[in-house]
Order: sequence, then C-alpha cells, then structure tokens
Amino acid sequence: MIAISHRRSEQFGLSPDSRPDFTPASGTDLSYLVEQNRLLYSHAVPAMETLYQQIANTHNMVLLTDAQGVIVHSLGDADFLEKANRVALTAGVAWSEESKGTNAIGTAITERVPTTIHADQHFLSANHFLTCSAAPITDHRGNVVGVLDVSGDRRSFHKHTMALVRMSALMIENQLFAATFENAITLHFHTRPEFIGTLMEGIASFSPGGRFLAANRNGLFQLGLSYPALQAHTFSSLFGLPVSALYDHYRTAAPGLLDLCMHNGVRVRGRAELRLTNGVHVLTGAFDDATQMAPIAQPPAKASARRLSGLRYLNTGDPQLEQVIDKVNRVLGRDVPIMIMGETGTGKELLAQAIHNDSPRAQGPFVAVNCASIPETLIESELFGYEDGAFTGARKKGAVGKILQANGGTLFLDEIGDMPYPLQARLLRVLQERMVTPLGSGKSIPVNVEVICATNHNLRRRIAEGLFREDLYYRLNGLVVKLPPLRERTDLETVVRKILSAETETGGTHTISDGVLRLFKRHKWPGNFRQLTNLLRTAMIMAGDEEEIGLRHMPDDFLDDIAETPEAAPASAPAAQQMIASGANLEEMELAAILKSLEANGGNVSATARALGVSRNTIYRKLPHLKTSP
Ligand SMILES: Nc1ncnc2c1ncn2[C@@H]1O[C@H](COP(=O)(O)OP(=O)(O)OP(=O)(O)O)[C@@H](O)[C@H]1O
Repeated sequence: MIAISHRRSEQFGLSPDSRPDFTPASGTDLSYLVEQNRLLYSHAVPAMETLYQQIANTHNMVLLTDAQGVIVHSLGDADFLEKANRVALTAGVAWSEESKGTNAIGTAITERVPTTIHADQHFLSANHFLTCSAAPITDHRGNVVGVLDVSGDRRSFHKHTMALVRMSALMIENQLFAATFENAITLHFHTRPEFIGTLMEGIASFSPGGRFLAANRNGLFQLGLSYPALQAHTFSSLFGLPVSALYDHYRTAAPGLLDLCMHNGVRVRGRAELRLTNGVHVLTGAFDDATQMAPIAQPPAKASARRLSGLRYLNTGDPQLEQVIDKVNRVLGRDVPIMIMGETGTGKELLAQAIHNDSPRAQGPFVAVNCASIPETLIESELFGYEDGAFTGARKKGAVGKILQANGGTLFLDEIGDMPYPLQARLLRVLQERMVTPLGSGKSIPVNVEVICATNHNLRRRIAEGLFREDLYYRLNGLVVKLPPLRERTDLETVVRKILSAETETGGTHTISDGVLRLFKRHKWPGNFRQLTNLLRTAMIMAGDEEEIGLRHMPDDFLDDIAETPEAAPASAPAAQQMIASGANLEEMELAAILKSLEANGGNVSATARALGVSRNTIYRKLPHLKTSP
C-alpha cells in the first residue's frame, strides 16, 4: 500500500524534497470550513478531547480533517506543537496525498481504511520525524466525511495508538448516525447481549412502518450486506418478523431484550426505541400509515452532510464515466428525469443511488424497483400498493406501494423496458398527475417523486415492436446517459483497489499481483462490476492471510474463460515476445503456455505434461480446477 501511495505521490508531481505549501487558511476561510463541517465538528470535538486525555504528555496531537484532508481542528502537546507547526499540522492546511504525498490522513482517505504512516514511510522527507495513525470517519452510507488522526514525534510511536484512534472514530460515527435519523425505529443489536450499548453494537434504523433506512458500520457487518443491498429490505425481511411484533413486545409489562433471528440464520439480541422529532419514546403503537413514513424536514445542521457527494466517489478516473457524472451534475435537482443505459452490472443502480445522494432530495427515501424481477402479476400492487382486501391473498391491512414509499425522494425503476405494457399507462398517469391510486381504492394520494430509470434494452426498438409506450419513453428520457462496460474502462486498477478495500472489514487490505491485473485487463467481463466484485470476494477468501492475490487464488470459471480468450494464448515465439514486451511475468507466461498446450492436446493433461516436459502434478498445481473438471 505504501509503495503504491508513493507512486501516486510522484504522479502528483511531488518529490521527496518538495517544500509544499504550508500556508493555513485565513480566519474567514477557517470559520467557513468549520461551518461546512458543523455536524462532524460538533460530534468529533468531545471524542477528540477524551482521546487527547489518554495520550497527553506523549508528544502527540489529535487532528480532525474534513473529507478532503483539510485540518478542521487540532489539540496538541505544547512541546510538540512548535515542531508540528513547522510542518503545518494546523487548522486550514490540507493533508491530502495530492498536497503532502503519502501520509496517514491523505492515504486513509484514498484507501478508505485506517492507516499508520511511520517516519520514512512519509513521502516528503520533511515529514520523516512524524508517526501518524489515521482512521476515516464514514457516514451511514459509507461515504468518508472526515478523518481522525493522532500524529506525533516518531520516537513516541506506540502500537496501541491505532486502536485508540479507530475506537474514537467509531464513537464519532455512531454519534453522527444517531443524529441523522428521527421519526425512526432504532434497533441496537449484537449476538452477545453484553455488547449492546457498547461501541461494538450494531445499530440499524427503520421507518416506523419497518422500511430499512440505515445501519452503522458494525450493523452492516453483522447483517452481512452492503448499504445499497439493504435498501430493498425491511425489518421483516431482515429479521423474519413483522415490525408490529416490536410494538407488541414493548407493550408487555416488563419487556426484556428482543430475541431476533437474522436473514442469514444468526441469532441476535436487541433493544429497540422509537425516536420522534420531539424526543425518544419507547415503542408503543403501530405506525403503518404512509404519512408517518414521510421523511422529516431537514434541520440546517445536516446541510454539510447532504453536500457530501455520492457521485464523486464513483469517479475513479475513467473519461467516459467522468462525462456521465458531469452531465448528471448539471441536471441535479432540476426535475429532469434521468435514464441510465448500460449492460448488466455496470453500476446503474449505484449511479442512481449516488444521484439521489447528491440531489436536494438526499434526506428523502431512495426506493429501487426492478421491473424484470417482480412477477408481472405482482408488479402493479408492488408499485401502486393496495387497500384492505383488494384481492385474494392480499395482506389484511393493505400495503403501501413503492411509489408512495418513495414520496419526497427518488424512485428508481430498473429494467423499465420490462414493465408490462398495460401498467406503462398507469405509471405515465402517476408521473403526469403526481397522484397515485392504490389498488381497490377510490382515493388518489398526492405523491412527489423524482424518477430515475434504467434499462439495457434498446427502448426505441421495443417501441417499434409495440412493447413500450412512446409517450412514457418521452416522459422518462430527459437526460440519457450510458455507463461504459468494464472492458472499456481505463480505471480498472483503481476500481479493483477500491473494491478490495471496501470488501475488507478488518483494516488490512489485499493487493493484487501484476499478472492477475493484466489478465483482468484482457478479460471481457460480461457480468461487469457484479462479476468483478464476486470474483474478488472469492479470491480474497482463497488468499486468506496472504496479502497478495495471485493467479492461484482465481476461481476456475475465470481461468476457463481466460483460456478461451484468444489473446491469452502465447505459444508462438512472436506471441511470447509480445508478452514479454507487454511486461508479463513468469507466472502469467507459464499459465498461458499451459493453457495453449492443453488446447492443442484436446484438454489431455498427460499429453500436455509430456509436451511441456513437466509432471502432471505440476500442471494440476498450476491449474487446480483441472482435477475437478469432468
Ligand atoms: N463503480 C463501482 N465500484 C464498485 N462496485 C460497483 C461499482 N458499480 C457497481 N458496483 C457493484 O456491482 C454490482 C452491480 O451494480 P448495480 O446493481 O448498480 O448494476 P446494474 O447496472 O444496476 O445491474 P443490473 O442491470 O443487472 O440491474 C453491485 O454489487 C455494485 O455494488
């Protein structure tokens, strides 16, 4: 990680002897900085003071930065301050990698993991006297909103510092989380009841009707799902109980801890509370009415959190994607419907979520509906909801449809091309009249949603085939953007690193060998990000404690696909020379030679071994999947 960061530092045009700009921001800029980060600042300062008490007199200081690495607040030992001032560890100075090269703050932001940078691991020689431990602080969507750091004289290095910083960052994250949701049920849970109420507890918020809103870092970890994946969930889909069971539980005379079984079969204990705008209440009554689920008005203190961009984090340097983000940014909040085109797994839903996060509706709900995955018979009730007993099999109390659930926020209609033709007219009416009428109801309810839709069909062709309504098409395609497939993206390396660090819960990150990366660049990735993410997850498990992911950790089906890719066959001398010229390593050339020979020998391992002059065992060691292949 350090070597890669040093390379990045060089790419930023820095050299170890650079004397970067240490000028701090002026007083006015500083007040603006604090104001912009008010929510973070107000929750972080008490935690910083507690942390500082624990490390006072150790020649260290505690720093808080914003999401870009600009120091917002610092507390320090007087004897270290003078030295620190010389390298500008003071408010208003930027410590991003771009301005200071490898350093704990900047590198923690780039890599999104807790990071210690000690002495000469710093890129700039001027910073070699420092030892720094930094942990990113993330919001409930996993976006980095700031960094907490302890920096000191390198002789003061202590291996427990990082643990203290991580715990304090977690404390700040939990407080930010608690301040974000009101009018919500908050569930505190853990497999071990003694951990409830501690930093280790999972916290998840649900709307009073049971819709999932957010979970803290430990909550996401225990639930085993990412924030985007949880968007489609409810209390009942996660814990197998209707949310009314919570209310029933707290109606009993002496309610103890809840005993819950998560969707993955793990049992947890929990405590729930209902927080209303005017204070915390225990759960007392049912709230199944859509009006109760409307998001509360945004208090000014949350403005800074809202400004944090979701789109920025998707921008990993690919020019086609940069253009998409630029176009989308221009129409944000302007009531222009956005249509996202792209192959499966290119991140259409993730982009829709990022657009919502950056829009003025960010505090409202984001509701995703995949029109292709819901049976045609259910899609109408899913979208529009239904009244009590609207049809046989309907739940007795009726249900709020997805359109109404998205009230005040964004409705994401994935695979819109698969929406049944008769429903297209109803959807168009909702969009034009901004009213929704649940099934079996004579009453129309006003609704205010922004629609983003996605498709990987050619909708014009579907219109010509009479499968898609032209009027709906023109209502939905205000701005059409196309996400590039992974094989066309130029930022594959950055993307791989991001996924690896996002998938690591423990702080350490796997790296990827150059050989694997080169194979990745040649692969066609028909499943795009979904395929890459799954492959990396498997490879990380195969790699276990080994830091570097190599060819031996790749799943069999990927190696099979590569074997079928013509470019992977380097048998002839010119091809081998080409590989050498392209910087292929020995492992990669060996693999390619074996695959080519296997192909030539019709998949016969003995013949391949003879042809290459190696034992069959060597072939099996290099390609373990051959043992299990039919
Ligand atoms: N830029 C990205 N970085 C990391 N992971 C990504 C990125 N884009 C998408 N993914 C991951 O890939 C998977 C598929 O993404 P998503 O559901 O957004 O794609 P999609 O285009 O909507 O797919 P489909 O068309 O099949 O519905 C998800 O697990 C998502 O988290």
